[in-house]
Amino acid sequence: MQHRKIAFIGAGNMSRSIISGMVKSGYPATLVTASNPSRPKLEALHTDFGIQITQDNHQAVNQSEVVVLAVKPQLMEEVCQDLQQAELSGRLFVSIAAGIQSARLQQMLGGDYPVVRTMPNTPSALGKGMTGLYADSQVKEDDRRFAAALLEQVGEVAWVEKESMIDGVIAAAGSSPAYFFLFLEAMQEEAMRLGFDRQTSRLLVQQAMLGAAEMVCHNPNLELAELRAQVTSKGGTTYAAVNHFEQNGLRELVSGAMQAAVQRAAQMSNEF
Ligand SMILES: NC(=O)C1=CN([C@@H]2O[C@H](COP(=O)(O)OP(=O)(O)OC[C@H]3O[C@@H](n4cnc5c(N)ncnc54)[C@H](OP(=O)(O)O)[C@@H]3O)[C@@H](O)[C@H]2O)C=CC1
Ligand SMILES: O=C(O)[C@@H]1CCC=N1
Repeated sequence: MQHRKIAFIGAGNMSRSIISGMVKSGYPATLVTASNPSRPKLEALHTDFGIQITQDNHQAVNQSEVVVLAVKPQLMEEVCQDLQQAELSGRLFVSIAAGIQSARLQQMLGGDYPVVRTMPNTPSALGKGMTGLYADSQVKEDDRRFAAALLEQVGEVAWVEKESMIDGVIAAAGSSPAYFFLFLEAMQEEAMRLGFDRQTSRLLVQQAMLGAAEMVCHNPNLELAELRAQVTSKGGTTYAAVNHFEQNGLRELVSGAMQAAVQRAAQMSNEF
């Protein structure tokens, strides 16, 4: 991919995930700067990945061609308004924030700058990320290509045509690693109640999850229900467990959780 000088404003969990994935995929660390108010996360990024670090957002932006806005949504307005004192023209802005629309980001930045909205997730750190992207028609083709190629360094990408669909990406992929972690936590706890120690319980459930995920990825032409059917012997143990999930509203629970994420994203776009 094309390499451009890139600044991350905010060096928290998600920036670390993306930077880690980028550098592991061969993006030159010398072209990457992270800016953050406190030192420890910056120093860890410098030590672990060799990137440039600064506590001065203006400096980071002035020396970059691409600016990744990676602070919490509630801080975005303050941070962007302050960035107006830096040189913003000619920069491509890539936002990873949940619940802040492109037009609102432009308003916060005080200009009609090109903005690509993205919604990544933390597995990006392992090159297994899933990122949704949206750009309006004013974003040039080469900027779109750059943004997609950047996130492709850390996993799969999917463009959405309507900005509101980014909220759907949040529900299905941005937030969803946490759903799987929660499910595994519950399974680990039950395995412990069945008599396994914590470590063995974790091994049992994590390896089952990894195997299941690999089976899904290696069989793109098999419906998920078919993969499930392959495990489910008639009148057997899996049937008993799956039936319990179905009878107790698992699908409604999942639907409700994903709708809650979408609704919260929409609510955030009014708040911030
Ligand atoms: N975590 C996730 O799974 C995902 C998060 N996102 C989005 O990514 C964004 C960041 O989230 P996440 O990484 O989890 O949050 P974190 O809190 O881990 O990171 C935010 C970082 O911003 C820093 N910061 C605070 N004020 C400033 C400032 N004025 N200038 C520069 N940096 C500042 C914080 O520094 P300090 O701690 O020193 O105050 C912190 O390191 C959010 O908008 C979120 O919606 C999107 C997809 C997934
Ligand atoms: O919880 C959040 O708001 C962010 C966005 C997606 C994942 N984490």
